[in-house]
Amino acid sequence: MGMWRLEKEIQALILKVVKERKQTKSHPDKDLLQIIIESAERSDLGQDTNSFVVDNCKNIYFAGYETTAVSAAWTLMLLALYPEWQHKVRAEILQTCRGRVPDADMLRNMKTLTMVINESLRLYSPAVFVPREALGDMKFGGINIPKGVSVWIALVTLHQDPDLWGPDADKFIPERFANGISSACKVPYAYMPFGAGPHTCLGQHFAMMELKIFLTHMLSNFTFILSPKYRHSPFMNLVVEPEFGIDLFVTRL
Ligand code: HEM
Repeated sequence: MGMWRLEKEIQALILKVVKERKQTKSHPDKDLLQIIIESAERSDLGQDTNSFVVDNCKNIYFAGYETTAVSAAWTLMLLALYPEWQHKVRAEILQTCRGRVPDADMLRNMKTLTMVINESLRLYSPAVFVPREALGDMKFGGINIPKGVSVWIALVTLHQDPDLWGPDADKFIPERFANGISSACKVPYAYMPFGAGPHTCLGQHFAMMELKIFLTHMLSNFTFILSPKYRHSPFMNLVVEPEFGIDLFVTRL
């Protein structure tokens, strides 16, 4: 299906849901769509309400789907490459869940799993840059930045700088996050897979939960190793994705 047609279909689908939602009575626990519709109706957009709603829905969809999917894929690749970590995380999951479906507390308490995801997001941040625009003339360190200039923070450079992370900056070492994010690096703000400041990722905590749930299910049901067919090629396609996919040999436990 062509991109244009797909876009039109997504647009039509969103408008259909919006129309249905407008007809249902507003509920005190508003969902995101309800909030977007209401704020669009209240504000003076200089743009028609429907386009505003559709743009925002597409934004959330594109920001939230591929980012989490590639993070899950890179983490599986790393766990396949480092079986000792696969084993440690599985042991923690089995010990914590004991055959139960994980709840929010269990997911929060899985420290090894969190360390592994943090390290995976450090090495393979789905976002390549965090862009900002100078709203006024400013000085940043010794650099003068005139108003209107775009500053792009390159996450790979920041996340793998040996001056900040040590000589093993390019290695998969989840222990560096053993005492949380602030102790992992000389400058805590140097770790920003979800960006930083007022525009930090809206779905950050949701994404961490999604990743934990997915990995908990994978690891408690399967073991996996890398297939010899796997070709390592991080590729920038809006997000950093494995260019040729990730081939794994998966065995049921
Ligand atoms: C592992 C998964 C994810 C990663 C690595 C990620 C990364 C990022 C980054 C780097 C930014 C830019 C932040 C900045 O400029 O400071 C961002 C913004 C955003 N993300 Fe995510 N994201 C993820 C998942 C999600 C999910 C699941 C959602 C929604 C359900 C989401 C919604 C958004 C939105 C709406 C913004 C724009 C926030 C704003 O401009 O105020 N993201 N994300």
